[in-house]
Amino acid sequence: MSLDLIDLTVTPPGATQPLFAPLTLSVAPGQVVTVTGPSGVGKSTLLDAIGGHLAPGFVASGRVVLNGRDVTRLPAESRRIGILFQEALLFPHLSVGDNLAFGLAARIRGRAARRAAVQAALDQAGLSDFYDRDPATLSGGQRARAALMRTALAESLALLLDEPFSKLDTALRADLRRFFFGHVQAHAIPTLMVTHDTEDARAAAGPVVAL
Ligand SMILES: Nc1ncnc2c1ncn2[C@@H]1O[C@H](COP(=O)(O)OP(=O)(O)OP(=O)(O)O)[C@@H](O)[C@H]1O
Repeated sequence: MSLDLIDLTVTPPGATQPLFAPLTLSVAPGQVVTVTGPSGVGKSTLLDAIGGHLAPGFVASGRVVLNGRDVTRLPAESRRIGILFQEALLFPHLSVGDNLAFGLAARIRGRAARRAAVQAALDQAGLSDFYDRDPATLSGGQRARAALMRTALAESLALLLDEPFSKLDTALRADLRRFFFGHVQAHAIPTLMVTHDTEDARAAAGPVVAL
C-alpha cells in the first residue's frame, strides 16, 4: 500500500493564499513520515485534507492518491484512511472492547478470534481489564490508549496520526510507539504523523517533512 500527495495544499475560508507551499510526497508501504512545523501552519488541516474531513469553507488543491487510485474527490468514508485525532474519541454507546472490535469484523472471522485480537491489543496498551468498561469511565490517558489501539486494529489503507502519543506517560509512550510502528510496518500501512515530539520522530525512523 502507498500514499502519494501531489501538489497538495489548503486555503482557509476567506484567505487569498494557501496555508503552506504545495506538498508533493510519497509515503511507502509501512513507512512513517513525520510532519512538523510551527503552530498554525496547517499540519492538522493537511491531515483533514488527506482524510477528506476538511471543515466547511476550506478548499484543497492538488491530489491524494492511494495505492495508485486518485481518491481526491471521494468522500471520507470511501477513502479507507484511518485518522487518529489529538482529541481521541470513542463511541460512547459501545464498551471499550467493542470500540476496538469496530472495523475488525471484515478481517477476522469468528467472535472468539475477534475477542482474542482485541484482548491482545488491550493487554499491549495496559488496559487488560477494560474490555467491558464504559468509555465514559476512562481517564484521558486510558481513552487515548484505547483510541490508539482502535486505530491500529481498523482495516485502513493508510493512517494519519495527530500527536498520537502526547497524552501518554513516558513509560507507556515508548511501549505504544513500538507497538504502533511495528504494526504499521507488519501491515505495510503508509502513515503520516504530525508531532512536536522529537522522540516520536526518532522512533518513527522515517523522513521528516517541515511545513
Ligand atoms: N474557520 C477558519 N477560518 C479561517 N482560518 C481558519 C479557520 N480555522 C482554522 N483556521 C486557520 O487555519 C490554520 C491551520 O490550522 P491547523 O490547526 O491546521 O494548524 P496546525 O499546524 O495543526 O497547528 P497546531 O500545531 O497549533 O495544532 C491556522 O492558521 C488557523 O488560524
